[in-house]
Amino acid sequence: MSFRKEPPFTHGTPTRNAVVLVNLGTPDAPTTPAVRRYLKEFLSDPRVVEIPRAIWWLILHLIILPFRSNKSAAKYATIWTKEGSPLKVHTQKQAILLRGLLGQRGHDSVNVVMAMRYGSPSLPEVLDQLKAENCDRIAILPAYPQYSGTTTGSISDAVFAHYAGVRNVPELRMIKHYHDHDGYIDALRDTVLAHWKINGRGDKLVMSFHGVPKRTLMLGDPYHCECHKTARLLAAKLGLSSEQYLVTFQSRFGKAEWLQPYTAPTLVQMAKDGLKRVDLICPGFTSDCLETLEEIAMEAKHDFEAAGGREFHYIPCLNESPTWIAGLADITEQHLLGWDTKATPAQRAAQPRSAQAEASTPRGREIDRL
Ligand SMILES: C=CC1=C(C)c2cc3[nH]c(cc4nc(cc5[nH]c(cc1n2)c(C)c5CCC(=O)O)C(CCC(=O)O)=C4C)c(C)c3C=C
Ligand SMILES: [Fe+2]
Ligand SMILES: [Fe+2]
Repeated sequence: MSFRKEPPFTHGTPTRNAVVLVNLGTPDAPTTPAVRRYLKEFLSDPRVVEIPRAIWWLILHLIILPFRSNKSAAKYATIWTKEGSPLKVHTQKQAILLRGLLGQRGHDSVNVVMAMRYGSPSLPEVLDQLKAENCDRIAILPAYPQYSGTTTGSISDAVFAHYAGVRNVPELRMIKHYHDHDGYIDALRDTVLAHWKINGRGDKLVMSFHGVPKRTLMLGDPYHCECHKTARLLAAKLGLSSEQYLVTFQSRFGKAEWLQPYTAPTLVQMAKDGLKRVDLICPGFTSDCLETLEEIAMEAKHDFEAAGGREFHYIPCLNESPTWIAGLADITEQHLLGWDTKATPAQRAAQPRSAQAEASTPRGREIDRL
């Protein structure tokens, strides 16, 4: 067994802490070749599609990649911004703001960076960079509040596979989930209340989560239960009765049964049943992305209105909302317990200049303005 070369080591060099905010990943561009590369990496992960490898390889390479890449690229083109893919843009901003807020709270030796499970910046390149910067304590913070083997489990696989090739492994903390954390639920509540304050209230609040195959629930994946717990807690904070909200699952992929009820058919049925206005939030997505901006805010809205519904209100994701950045800081702080997160003067001097700027107060003012 051979391991990757360690960076040069000098006795007495101060070590640093880091938080890696990891999101799913997204194509580098809204083009067919870029989407194909992304889908190939994503859908080749055995955590994501649990079909015998040889059979799945044939389906993926002969059917999915040739036909889906083009269609998905066209969808990505409808949500792409000047800064790039919304998922990546929001995750990057969250990491910068989280770092600033942790710095304000006295954790100024904590670097916060983002990584993507698929695509770039990849987990291996980010973890290598942290090693080069002498980070010896690393907390992995998935962008998914609810645990699923298909997402959070896959991040663990990638982190541990990376360190299997490293001699000096840092101290690691894996944040499993925060589906019931007050910092997360309060941020969701504030987002809904802010929307209602400006737009009034709908007849029903739909909470739409990304789906997974139903089989994974039967095999012990806690995702479905965690989604329902999030929904219950959010409804309680909003004072909603069980008739005033509904949990649905979106983004079904393939022919197998996924978690039900499915979002789009439920919305169509609601419209046919005479419901005039619906408000929809996607609590499982902490950043707006293809699945919220295109599948929900465009497609699902169209389906609801075409079936006779009058008003469809999509409530944006948490993104960079101040309560969410504060919630992320609360969640992170719990997992930093016991680590020395206050920089010594020597550590402060050793930090890269960009890091010093981000951890100082002007970031705080930036957060206050958001
Ligand atoms: C093939 C099975 C899939 C499983 C299982 C799955 C689980 C899952 N995904 C998210 C979050 C996101 N998924 C996104 C896009 C996306 N998801 C799948 C498939 C599965 N997801 C595909 C094929 C795609 C790509 C788009 C498409 O071609 O339809 C995204 C958005 C990415 C972006 O670039 O904006 C997110 C976010 C969760 C939380 C989850 C399980 C709980
Ligand atoms: Fe997905
Ligand atoms: Fe989708």
